[in-house]
Amino acid sequence: MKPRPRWKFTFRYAAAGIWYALRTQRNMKVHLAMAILVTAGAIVFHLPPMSWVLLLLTISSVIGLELVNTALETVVDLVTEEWHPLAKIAKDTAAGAVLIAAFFSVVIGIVLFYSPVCAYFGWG
Ligand SMILES: Nc1ncnc2c1ncn2[C@@H]1O[C@H](COP(=O)(O)OP(=O)(O)OP(=O)(O)O)[C@@H](O)[C@H]1O
Repeated sequence: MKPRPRWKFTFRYAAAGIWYALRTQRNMKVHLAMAILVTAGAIVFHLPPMSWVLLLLTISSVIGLELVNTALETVVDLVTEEWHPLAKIAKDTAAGAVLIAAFFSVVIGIVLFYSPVCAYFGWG
């Protein structure tokens, strides 16, 4: 049986996984750039506390799902590098999960930013 990692090392392993995904996954870079952009926007447009909560939940769900997608793709590649219909289903559904989260994060972003942006520019 493999020895259980010491508690303090679990953070190091998690950080290594996040760093791997950031280095290798183009979509992860896009998600991170968007997260930084909307966080800056939330500061500039003075989003209320509950909007901040929703924003952070949305960001963490998209980035979290991208990490799970990366893990799943890697496991599939570990199992087979041959074309296989089940490998396709596994990868496509994992990618679909990220797509759904990314799409609704855009919708949520529009809802959250609409009023603060209008108020900031004095529209309406
Ligand atoms: N072993 C396989 N068998 C069948 N289809 C596969 C296999 N590997 C990849 N595919 C198909 O190619 C697509 C892209 O797979 P790939 O591993 O290149 O992911 P990716 O381009 O890194 O995806 P993402 O943009 O989600 O990170 C999959 O969604 C799937 O449809």
